[in-house]
Amino acid sequence: MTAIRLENLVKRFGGFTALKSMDLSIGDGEFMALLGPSGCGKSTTMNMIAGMEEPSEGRILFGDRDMAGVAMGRRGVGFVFQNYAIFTHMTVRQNLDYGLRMARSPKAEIARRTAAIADLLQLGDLLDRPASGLSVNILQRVAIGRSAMMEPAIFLLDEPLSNVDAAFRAVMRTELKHIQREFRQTMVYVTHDQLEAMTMADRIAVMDHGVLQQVGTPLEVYNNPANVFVARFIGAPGMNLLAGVPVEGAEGLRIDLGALGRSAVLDAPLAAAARRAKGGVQFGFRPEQVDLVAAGAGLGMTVGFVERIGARTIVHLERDGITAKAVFDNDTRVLVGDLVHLAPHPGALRLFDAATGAALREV
Ligand SMILES: Nc1ncnc2c1ncn2[C@@H]1O[C@H](COP(=O)(O)OP(=O)(O)OP(=O)(O)O)[C@@H](O)[C@H]1O
Repeated sequence: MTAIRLENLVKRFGGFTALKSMDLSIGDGEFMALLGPSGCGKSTTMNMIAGMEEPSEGRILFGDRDMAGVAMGRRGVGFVFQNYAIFTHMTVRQNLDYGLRMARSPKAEIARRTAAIADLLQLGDLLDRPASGLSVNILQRVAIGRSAMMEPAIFLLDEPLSNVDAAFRAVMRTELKHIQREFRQTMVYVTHDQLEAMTMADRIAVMDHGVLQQVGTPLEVYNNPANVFVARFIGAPGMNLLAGVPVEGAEGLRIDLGALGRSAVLDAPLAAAARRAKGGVQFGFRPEQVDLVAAGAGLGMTVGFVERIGARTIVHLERDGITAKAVFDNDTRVLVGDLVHLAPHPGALRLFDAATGAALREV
């Protein structure tokens, strides 16, 4: 069942169009992340779902009910913002049960939900503490708990973890996922952090410049990005994209990568798709999907910089102004200045039309 449907949604602020046209269906109980860089229109979309902004064009449906003219308070949504709004003169418990007390819910029900949420969010020991003395991390946890207490069918979260510290963010990612599983809520989660989207969401809507670029599961957007924007934005580091020209030869189609040499396109349908790209291609492969191979067998590049990031090493490579990255485990020994030869894993090669940026799909 569809919980939320956005149909041709457009938002203009004066002469500026923040959202150009958005179509998106979010399933009942689904965790959907709206992901994209700052200014891409994520919050604008979210604010329209919440009822804080009116669409300039298009419709928002909850189930089959059109939300046009339905006030925020009547939409049945819970909303948590980046900047928690906590009543500092109240205790944690009073903050959590505020909404239910205002709604005059039965005392036993309030106690039951408070205990459940405090348990899920590890607030049990803090229930009778005044909110005024608590850290930003805990306050944001209380803010999430306060919205979750209302058990809204639709839970909207706009960058709720961007002000909390890194270690706490990792804990909260797990807890938010727990809350959603527990209450089977439909969650829409705005973030510019692809790791948050990848780890929590059932599906991700990737946005750029007010345009939806792709909707898919985390693995779909990682493995098969619809265009070069998604290829670069998803993954840390993002996908390598090298300018190339398809060249026909006796061995089949190869991509000429200039100073790096030529690389065969072994997959016949992908080669057929590449032949249709008249203005050249972008040759794409993920930094973590490459092997070091013998000289002559791969793309020859020089190691410019070696970045150790704990269990893995990011190797920055360069040749004649062309740059790429490779991610290896720490046992792979490469030194700055080495000439290495890289080969993308079989099946890891992705090609994009250089003119449009769209993925060249196998047909
Ligand atoms: N009330 C407004 N009046 C004018 N322009 C606005 C208004 N609200 C948002 N915008 C503009 O619309 C664009 C999209 O903003 P939005 O807040 O939706 O982006 P975002 O993807 O959520 O980014 P961020 O993470 O920085 O908030 C931005 O260029 C922003 O400046």
